[in-house]
Amino acid sequence: MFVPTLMGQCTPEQQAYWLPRALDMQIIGTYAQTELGHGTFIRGLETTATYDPETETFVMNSPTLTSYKWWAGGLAKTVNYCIVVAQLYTKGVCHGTHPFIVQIRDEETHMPRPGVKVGDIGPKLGFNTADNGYLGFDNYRIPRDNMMMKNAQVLKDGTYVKVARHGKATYGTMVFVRVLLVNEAAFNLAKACTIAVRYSAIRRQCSPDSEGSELQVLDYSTQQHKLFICIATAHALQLNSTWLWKTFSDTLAAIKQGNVDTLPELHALSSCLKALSTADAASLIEQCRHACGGHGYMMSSGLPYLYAFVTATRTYEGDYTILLLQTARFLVKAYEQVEAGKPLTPTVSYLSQAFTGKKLPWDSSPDGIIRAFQALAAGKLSSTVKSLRKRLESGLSYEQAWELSTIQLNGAAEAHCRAVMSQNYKSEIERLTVNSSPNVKLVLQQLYKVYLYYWALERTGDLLLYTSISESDIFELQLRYEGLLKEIRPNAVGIVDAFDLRDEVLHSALGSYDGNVYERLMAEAQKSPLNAEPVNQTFHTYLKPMMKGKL
Ligand SMILES: CC/C=C\C/C=C\C/C=C\C/C=C\CCCCC(=O)SCCNC(=O)CCNC(=O)[C@H](O)C(C)(C)COP(=O)(O)OP(=O)(O)OC[C@H]1O[C@@H](n2cnc3c(N)ncnc32)[C@H](O)[C@@H]1OP(=O)(O)O
Ligand SMILES: Cc1cc2nc3c(=O)[nH]c(=O)nc-3n(C[C@H](O)[C@H](O)[C@H](O)COP(=O)(O)OP(=O)(O)OC[C@H]3O[C@@H](n4cnc5c(N)ncnc54)[C@H](O)[C@@H]3O)c2cc1C
Repeated sequence: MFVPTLMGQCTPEQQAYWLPRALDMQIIGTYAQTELGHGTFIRGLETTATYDPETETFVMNSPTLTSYKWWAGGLAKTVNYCIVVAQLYTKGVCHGTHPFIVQIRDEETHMPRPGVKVGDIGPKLGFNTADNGYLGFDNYRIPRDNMMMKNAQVLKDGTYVKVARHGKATYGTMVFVRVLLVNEAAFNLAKACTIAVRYSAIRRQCSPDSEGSELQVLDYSTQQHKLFICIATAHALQLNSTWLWKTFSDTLAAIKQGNVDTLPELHALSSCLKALSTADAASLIEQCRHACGGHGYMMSSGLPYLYAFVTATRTYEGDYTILLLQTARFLVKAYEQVEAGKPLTPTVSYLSQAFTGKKLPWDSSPDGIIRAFQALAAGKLSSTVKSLRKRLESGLSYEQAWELSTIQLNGAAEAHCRAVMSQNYKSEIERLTVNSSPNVKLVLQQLYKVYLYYWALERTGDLLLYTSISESDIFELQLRYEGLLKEIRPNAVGIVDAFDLRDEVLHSALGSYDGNVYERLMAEAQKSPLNAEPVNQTFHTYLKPMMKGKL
């Protein structure tokens, strides 16, 4: 977060000074935006940076307990510099939040600078090797030049000058990291399904007919149902991440030419794709853990660590609900454009055909299912706008009506994102396999079909509302889905091997390439400190006195 913010928020002169120092690790930095009292609501941040023209410095202050910075990674003990997002005051006027580069520790002794209060926030669900920290200021001065001045400036005399063409230009690093997190979700989910699929090929349990040998658990339909959607989702996320990265790069190039027109669509897309990919990855990693039974609960399986790491991504860089609501804002505007007969941007163009008032005829081909997902998103959006307007007609303010409609708004944004993801998944597979062998094509198509069928079956209630799908169509789709799982089964281990993740990366007794699950579990168990001595001292201190009635 530190280096991308230096790149995105500094003037060229500031970059020339700070970037080489950061890239050479002469200084180490972090990004401190969130406070004890505010994370989502950035405009509510309380840390202040007040310009003093006499000394040409900003005076940093933490006026309340809730204004203390909280969470920044590496802040507690590691970093000596910090990007601090603070309310900028100059000439007695508050100009809202802006980023500042703040030295918090001495470059030689590493002691906190006078006026800086910094420490560790304590143990967390995961991420415990990262020293997330707190930070407060007491009249701490930084030079005027330490304000990151690409998008806004304070001149020596204290005059405030806005430079950016877009009001939310200072939120740029967050958009960038949201884009990266989609890739991070794909990578970690690929790790979890490699572990769970390999283990399920080794693990044998139960014998359907009492005479036969025990089956590999991967042969059970329910296990395939748990795991193959994980593989398909890892592919879907990876391909969507590459697609989103291209959208981000194109938008950045346009912004450099002074055109900010595509930023709202990029914000809407990066918000919902970050939300859905991190939420799906976290819940499917947990599903992989369930698929490994009791051994999945062992730290040595690698799965608890993966889950703890990934579940945080659902929250940081914008909480799931909040980001879907940002996408919903964009969708409601798109709805109004359809009504006004105005052109739509590419990822919502499907809306122009969707408001026919009739149910979409059901078609169970992959393209038909994607159209159904679009109809579902459009239908949910339309119902949501109706609710919103009904509430407005009843005399509520727009904000009140919006708040009461947020459950539906989130549903519409989730459905839109699922439709975008499904469409991209299929079209990217088709584009990338043009020259592939028929067998590779077949397997990759089987996987995107698993994704489409799985989500269609998960959303039958919605499909019944917005398409002409019938009970027998659903029954037929269920059978097709179950058949597909059996077609994928023989290739399942090969498909996860194709993620090409080394044992050192998986870090799992269950998922290693050699399949020596039991030997590795036992070897890991031997590392327990409790196995270092035959009788633990707690026996003498507590158990024996209790057993002898002497406690
Ligand atoms: C570098 C790491 C890379 C990869 C990770 C890899 C591995 C993981 C390993 C380790 C972990 C690494 C890093 C952890 C990093 C975690 C860092 C953080 O969490 S930093 C803190 C992040 N905080 C947030 O994300 C806060 C979320 N809140 C918001 O974004 C905003 O407050 C809000 C909810 C969007 C609302 O903002 P605001 O109240 O200011 O907005 P308004 O309501 O006034 O206006 C809304 C208006 O603005 C538009 N808009 C909002 N945001 C943006 C944007 N970013 N870009 C463009 N436009 C934006 C919005 O659409 C509205 O427009 P309108 O409808 O009015 O036209
Ligand atoms: C591991 C980890 C690392 C982090 N690293 C950093 C970092 O390096 N730098 C940094 O600055 N921050 C960091 N953060 C903080 C992170 O960005 C915030 O936790 C996140 O933005 C959510 O804010 P919050 O915690 O204040 O939650 P809140 O905003 O308090 O949200 C709490 C709940 O209320 C809901 N809610 C809030 N507002 C609304 C609303 N308007 N409508 C409906 N529901 C709402 C949310 O959906 C959520 O369910 C990190 C967090 C974690 C967990």
